[in-house]
Amino acid sequence: MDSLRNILVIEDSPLVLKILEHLFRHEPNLQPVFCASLGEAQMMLEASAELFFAAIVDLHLPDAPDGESVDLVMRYGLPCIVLSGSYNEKRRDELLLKGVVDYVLKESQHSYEYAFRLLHRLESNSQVKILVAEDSEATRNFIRHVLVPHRYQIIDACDGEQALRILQAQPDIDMLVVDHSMPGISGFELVKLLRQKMKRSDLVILGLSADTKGSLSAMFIKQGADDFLRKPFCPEELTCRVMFTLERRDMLRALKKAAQFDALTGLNNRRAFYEQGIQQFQQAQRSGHNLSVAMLDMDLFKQINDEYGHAAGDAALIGFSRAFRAAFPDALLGRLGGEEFAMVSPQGAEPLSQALNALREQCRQVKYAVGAPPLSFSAGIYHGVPEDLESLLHLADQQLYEAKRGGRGRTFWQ
Ligand SMILES: Nc1nc2c(ncn2[C@@H]2O[C@H](COP(=O)(O)OP(=O)(O)OP(=O)(O)O)[C@@H](O)[C@H]2O)c(=O)[nH]1
Repeated sequence: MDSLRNILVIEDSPLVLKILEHLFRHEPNLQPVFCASLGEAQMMLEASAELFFAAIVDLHLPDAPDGESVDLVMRYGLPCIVLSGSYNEKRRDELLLKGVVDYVLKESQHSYEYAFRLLHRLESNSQVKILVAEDSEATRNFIRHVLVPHRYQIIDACDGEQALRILQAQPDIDMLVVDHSMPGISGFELVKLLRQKMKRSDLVILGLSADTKGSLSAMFIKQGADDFLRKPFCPEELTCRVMFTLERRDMLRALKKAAQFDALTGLNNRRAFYEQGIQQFQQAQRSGHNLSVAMLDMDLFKQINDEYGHAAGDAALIGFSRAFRAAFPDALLGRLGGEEFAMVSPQGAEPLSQALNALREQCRQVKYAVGAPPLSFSAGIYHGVPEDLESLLHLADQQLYEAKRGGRGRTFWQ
């Protein structure tokens, strides 16, 4: 979560409040507003309901012994996470039917942490599109009823063909919940077709089936589904599976991002730069075009660190990278390491050299520490037949070396 979110907490137990306060301390973007009674919460909501993002609500309060606090929060349309000291199946079903987000038992650290995970997901869920491909209208409605309180955007398809059409028209759909037995294209076939072109990181798939055969779940997963639920399932089973598969996808995306991008500057890291650079070289070889490769190195960077501190050095690298990206939005850029950067571009050496000189002027305006000297860099360019990336980088590096020897703050090219 990036912006600050107010969470209404209606709870009277000092012990639970202590635990929640402790957990909120680790959540810089969640601001709790505590109310110890239904009356207090009522006044708070009357005055400023629109300021709240969600509510965590105790089921039993001295002035609301029978879940009246839940009804209050639901009347204001706030996503409601219920805390309860005891488990009661009938009560749980009633609450989920009312449309609360979830029912969390006050039993362990883990269950409180789960409530916080729910709060985090509520924020991101509003951006998550789920397509439900299921021929039974009752099941589609049930799934919608269970998932909407979690703020997911739900889209319906009543068979495989319609699901395919919707996925084609809306490539930003995040998840497909798909029944196995549908008229026309079955769930299995649909998953098989989709997995030929869509990776797990692009579309998460949750299979459903009423079949009692144990092997079905394995078959669904082998076709490329990420998880499986046997019908009939209870609401929490569905919300937990949906949440876990999305969390897994997000983790995978974060890992991929960390493996590709340099954490400080957000530019491609060395490995990603080489991988993409090699592809560009192969393309240029096939089409018979020359390519330019540039090597850039910040000038006297050690002095910046030594005189203004490492944080100032980091700020300088970030400021430089932003200007670099803005100056060459279409070129392949990378941070090769330390204060060394590289670029692959189809531009000729001379226009590239002029663009780098313009970037050098812009770098003089980058503010990175009070009283620090203007940022400067040296660069070397080599333009030629794309034999291989490594040797062109080496030739560009030789030009960079000459630029440094020539007094820094300049671009040499060949
Ligand atoms: N703050 C910060 N400094 C870094 C980072 N990576 C490398 N450096 C520093 O960059 C400096 C590079 O110094 P040198 O290789 O001596 O080069 P220079 O001072 O720029 O000198 P010339 O290249 O000859 O102009 C070293 O002090 C490194 O510690 C980083 O991520 N953050």
